[in-house]
Amino acid sequence: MIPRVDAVALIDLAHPDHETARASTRVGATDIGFLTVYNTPIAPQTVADVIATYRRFFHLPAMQKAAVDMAKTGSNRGWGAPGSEQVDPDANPDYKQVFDCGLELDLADPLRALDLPAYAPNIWPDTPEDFAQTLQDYYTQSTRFALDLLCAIADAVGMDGSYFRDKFTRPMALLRGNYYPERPAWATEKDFGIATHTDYGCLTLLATDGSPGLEVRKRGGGWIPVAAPVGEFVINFGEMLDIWTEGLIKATPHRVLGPTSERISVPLFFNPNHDANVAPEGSPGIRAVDHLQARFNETYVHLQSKTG
Ligand SMILES: O=C(O)CCC(=O)C(=O)O
Ligand SMILES: [Fe+2]
Repeated sequence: MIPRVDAVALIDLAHPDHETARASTRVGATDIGFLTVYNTPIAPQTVADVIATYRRFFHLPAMQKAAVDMAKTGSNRGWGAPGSEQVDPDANPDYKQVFDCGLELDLADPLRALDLPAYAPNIWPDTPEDFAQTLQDYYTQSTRFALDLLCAIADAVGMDGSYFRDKFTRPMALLRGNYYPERPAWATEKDFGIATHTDYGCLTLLATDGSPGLEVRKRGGGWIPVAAPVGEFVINFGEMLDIWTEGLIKATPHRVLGPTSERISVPLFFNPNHDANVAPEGSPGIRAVDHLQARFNETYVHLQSKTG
């Protein structure tokens, strides 16, 4: 039996095959649903630059950010203003701001013809000047790392990790910057930076600016605070992987109440190809794009109003 834990394991990726690393990975994936990793292929300076780039964007006046407001689109690309997402129907919409970008399909890619919102073209602000380039470079690095991690974690829990490789050739992966201002004075018990939720996809690779705020629900009740300095990553798992692995790998609820000073976090939601079947073997199929779009339609306020 796997022991219940109260802290999130920290795993040294310089030595991923050590038995302690594998055992901690198993507990992180199959019990708590969260782990943290360091000594990764992504340099801490790269993460610091990405966070600084998002910070410059979020500090722009609202008028300038409104030029790339995702509420003007039918998808989730661009800036999400405060109140643009409601991840928990029992809470108020989150007061965080976000910026979302996704995979750039090649011009010749036949997937373009399907016109799926999950592969919508990115929209980029004029400033900061290096915004698109910095985020696209990070998107490339982080999706590569996320796939290797997912396969290694699947191996560590006794599955065949290589099974996942061809399910992520055109990932609906979404890179997000979360911007939490200081918790507003008007915030009530129904107001959160991000309210309690589970992520929708497979693996989330989360970088933060090092400040605390993230809390992970303990299976027996209560919350575990999780923080990671710049260069360490928090890893957690989403609903699709929970379904796909028949509950072996856990999608655990988490939240950010709201920090005492500004906080930035950068999740990569590593979602599979649109047509990946995330249903467990032998059950009716669930296309990844259908699960993802249903969750977007429930939680993005501008899509809620379109889909009723
Ligand atoms: O900001 C964080 O630490 C967590 C953010 C989060 O849970 C999310 O964006 O889904
Ligand atoms: Fe999350």
